[in-house]
Amino acid sequence: MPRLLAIDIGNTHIKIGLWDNGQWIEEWRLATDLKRTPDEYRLFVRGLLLESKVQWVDRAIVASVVPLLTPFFLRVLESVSQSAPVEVVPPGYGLGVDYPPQNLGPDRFVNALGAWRLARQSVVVVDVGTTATVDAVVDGVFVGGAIAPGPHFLAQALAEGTARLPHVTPAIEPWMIGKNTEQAIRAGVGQGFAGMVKSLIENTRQSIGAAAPIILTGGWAARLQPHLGLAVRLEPRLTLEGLRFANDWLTGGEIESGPHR
Ligand SMILES: Nc1ncnc2c1ncn2[C@@H]1O[C@H](COP(=O)(O)OP(=O)(O)OP(=O)(O)O)[C@@H](O)[C@H]1O
Ligand SMILES: CC(C)(CO)[C@@H](O)C(=O)NCCC(=O)O
Ligand SMILES: [K+]
Repeated sequence: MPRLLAIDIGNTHIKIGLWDNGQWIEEWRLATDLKRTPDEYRLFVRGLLLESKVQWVDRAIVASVVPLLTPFFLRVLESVSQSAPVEVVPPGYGLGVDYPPQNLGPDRFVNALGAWRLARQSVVVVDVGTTATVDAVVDGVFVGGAIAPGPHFLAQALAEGTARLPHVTPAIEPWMIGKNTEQAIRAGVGQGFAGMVKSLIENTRQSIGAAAPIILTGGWAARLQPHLGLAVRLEPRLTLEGLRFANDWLTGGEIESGPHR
């Protein structure tokens, strides 16, 4: 059974998953740091593999939203993979794209692929990390969505754009009424973020079908879920799963797809 290394290069974290024997056997998270050199990333990747007593993989697949880092990883992967590493760039892979494909972030595309494969019906795909993306897949086609700031950007904007507001580490608190400046910012940023995402999801559902399932992923997903008041399916590994499906599609064409593509 082929051994796969899947890499999701995001704006804050690089998520790496090692798939072997029909399951994810390792998952790692590195900080995205543009100051690191290709040598450093090579040491990281080789070190991680060594840690799991693996010297090579059959295939390696990457989705990156940080173009500067992509070539570093492709080069590292060449040295540990039996076959040439693949960078997933939309369109293709059995998922239709009704959006300028050269603009579409590969993470959104791969998430949509994963969500379509899991849900097999029109679905709302939500990724809450550095940014929040709320996307719609209808009949196997990525039809578009929304890009909004994540909690850290909201907090940062308040601190940088005003004289009196401090930087506050964002959190989604259970209470609403802030009793001092810091609490008021926390309430505004945390509750505001939750409300924004909820509203984006509800509006997306109004456009594609009120019964569309919601799949939620990203660094904020678990903390956000209790505040949405919606039935959502939490899929922490959605991007890695989407990468795996993309690889399946390339190797065996196993993925069925919708009517258009
Ligand atoms: N365990 C955690 N504890 C606290 N904050 C976290 C944790 N994991 C992620 N975050 C927060 O989530 C955000 C990053 O999310 P994520 O890990 O999904 O990053 P990312 O995938 O690089 O983002 P993106 O894909 O949107 O570029 C940051 O705001 C970070 O502070
Ligand atoms: C929106 C982000 C930053 C989310 O990670 C990424 O998917 C991206 O850089 N996208 C490019 C723009 C677009 O998807 O239309
Ligand atoms: K992401």
